[in-house]
Amino acid sequence: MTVGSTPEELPADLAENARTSASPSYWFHLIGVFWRLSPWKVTATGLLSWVSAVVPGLQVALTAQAVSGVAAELTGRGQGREQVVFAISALVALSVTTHVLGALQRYLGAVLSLELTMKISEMVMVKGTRMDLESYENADYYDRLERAKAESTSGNAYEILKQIVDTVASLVTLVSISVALFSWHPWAALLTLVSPLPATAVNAFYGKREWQVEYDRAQERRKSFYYQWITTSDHSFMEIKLFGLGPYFIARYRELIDSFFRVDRRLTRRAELWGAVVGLVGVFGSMGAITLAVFSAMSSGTIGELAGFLQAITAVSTAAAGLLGGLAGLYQNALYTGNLFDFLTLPESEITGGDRPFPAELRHGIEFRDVTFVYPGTDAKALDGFSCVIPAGRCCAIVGHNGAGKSTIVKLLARLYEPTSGRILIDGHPIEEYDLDDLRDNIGIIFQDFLKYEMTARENIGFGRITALDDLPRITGAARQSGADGAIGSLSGGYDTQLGRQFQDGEQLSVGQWQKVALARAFMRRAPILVLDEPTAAIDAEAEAEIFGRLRQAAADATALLIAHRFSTVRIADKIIVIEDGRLTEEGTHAELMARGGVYARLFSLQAAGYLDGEPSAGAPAGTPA
Ligand SMILES: Nc1ncnc2c1ncn2[C@@H]1O[C@H](COP(=O)(O)OP(=O)(O)OP(=O)(O)O)[C@@H](O)[C@H]1O
Repeated sequence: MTVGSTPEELPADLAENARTSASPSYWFHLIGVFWRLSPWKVTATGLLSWVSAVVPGLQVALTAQAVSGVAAELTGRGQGREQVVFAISALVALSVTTHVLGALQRYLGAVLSLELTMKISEMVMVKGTRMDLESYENADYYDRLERAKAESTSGNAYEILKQIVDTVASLVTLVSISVALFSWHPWAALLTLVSPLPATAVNAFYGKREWQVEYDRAQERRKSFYYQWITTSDHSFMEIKLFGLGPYFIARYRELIDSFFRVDRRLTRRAELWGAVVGLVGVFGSMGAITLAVFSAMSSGTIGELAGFLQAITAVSTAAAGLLGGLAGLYQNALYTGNLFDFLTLPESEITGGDRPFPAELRHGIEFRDVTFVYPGTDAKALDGFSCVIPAGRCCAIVGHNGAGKSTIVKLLARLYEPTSGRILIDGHPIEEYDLDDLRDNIGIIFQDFLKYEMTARENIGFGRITALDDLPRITGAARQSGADGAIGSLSGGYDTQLGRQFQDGEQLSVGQWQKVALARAFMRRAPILVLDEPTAAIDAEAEAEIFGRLRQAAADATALLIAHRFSTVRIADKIIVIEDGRLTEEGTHAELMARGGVYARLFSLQAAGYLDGEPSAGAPAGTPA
């Protein structure tokens, strides 16, 4: 670190970043990323820059030589003409070379910057896919992700490479010019070299303050993005419009942005004020150096050296400012990219599997044995000693009130979380013994909040088995099973129609039609375990009956788990499990549970009465109409 606080004086997470960026391993890691990107471009950028860096020193010496030649010629003290011709020719050659090298350097820089931005954005995406679900339910993770995403496109990482190269180049320039300057006038040279120091220190100080402000506001920044998103997305448009919420969200957004603006303006004002005041030291320093050089030339008559000196002053202040500014910039950018590497080095999903291959067909089924689960960061048990058996090849339905724990069962089965205690067995073997990719490959799940991919209908279904994305007969077959084929058939481009409204030529489906497409995706998977979490909530009752008729055929061999609130769906299941407060309270067939007259019978009768517009009758007997 060049300026500012030590890591120990900073807040904990900020200190962590400062510590990270101060460690040699961070720099090796960073340079490793550049190097892997393109070794020859990185080498060429460095070499071009460092070769160009000696040019100002040569220019100063040649200018002095040319002016000395002119003076000699004018005073008739020697053969100045040859000296002038040589110096001018060399200066012309140098200028042309610098021009060409500069163009090459800019081209390489631009390409490297683009490549680095692409590479880092991809690294952030890859990392995002390797995290576990718990991370995505944690605000701290989103803050880190937000900072990393901002960094991935900010160009700060490339700036670091450029600053490393430029800092070394400025050093080369300074050394090459200083050789001449110190031999001509040491005090003027020293004054020239140190005068840019104070302004650079002020710059670095405020650079760090800016970074700290942005770092601390990650959560607020996300809120502002959220307000922007909610007022401009198709997903929320109708509700925002009809409830008249637009002005409310815009006011919240403005409030946040105004508070950012006030802080940023204050910081900019202070930075500019102090920069201007302290920058005067630099101005007086350079003027002092010029004065010294002029008086020295008057007394010694070395007019060529004076000319060289005057030219050198600008070159030296540029190089010194470049060197110190480069170091300060490196520090600041390292803090910023610290956010990026902080995210990229987060611990990834700890859920791992064994090496047991998944059976092509289940023989016994799935068993939850005394499973308890507490979501990270909470105390309440989402599942509390839950036990049940889902027999192989059967369709099992889970019913229960909101928040009873139904979706949690699915998340544990997909190993998105690990049970806090208890075991899940598949065909008698603990689930964690199975190869994780193999397990997920053999489960077809459609969640309650399924995805609507703004892509073609073919892709929306084909994503159920990505390796069969080109298998149109399989895709159309899955669409027929889910009943999505009718809606897709009436789209202008059939299966190749872009769905949704976000991109050009997109055609919108109804919520129920989207749900049928999502169901087709599940059928496309042809997995031995099929899990449908609220699969038909938006589908009309007639279509639902049809789909479930086909589900029994389509997934005849599959072990199916069905979560539903609509009891007309549930009654087709071979086995129904009732869950309350994370515990199994009843299980059996529809007829058995109705006969028992418990929770299921009461809920079923409530719904049936709703359909018939009659009075609910608790504990209604089996066969109550649905
Ligand atoms: N990510 C989470 N973090 C903390 N608690 C959670 C999380 N997800 C669910 N819960 C809690 O766990 C309990 C069970 O939730 P779950 O989603 O399994 O219920 P559900 O039966 O599927 O409900 P619904 O019928 O409304 O979908 C609830 O009390 C819920 O508040």
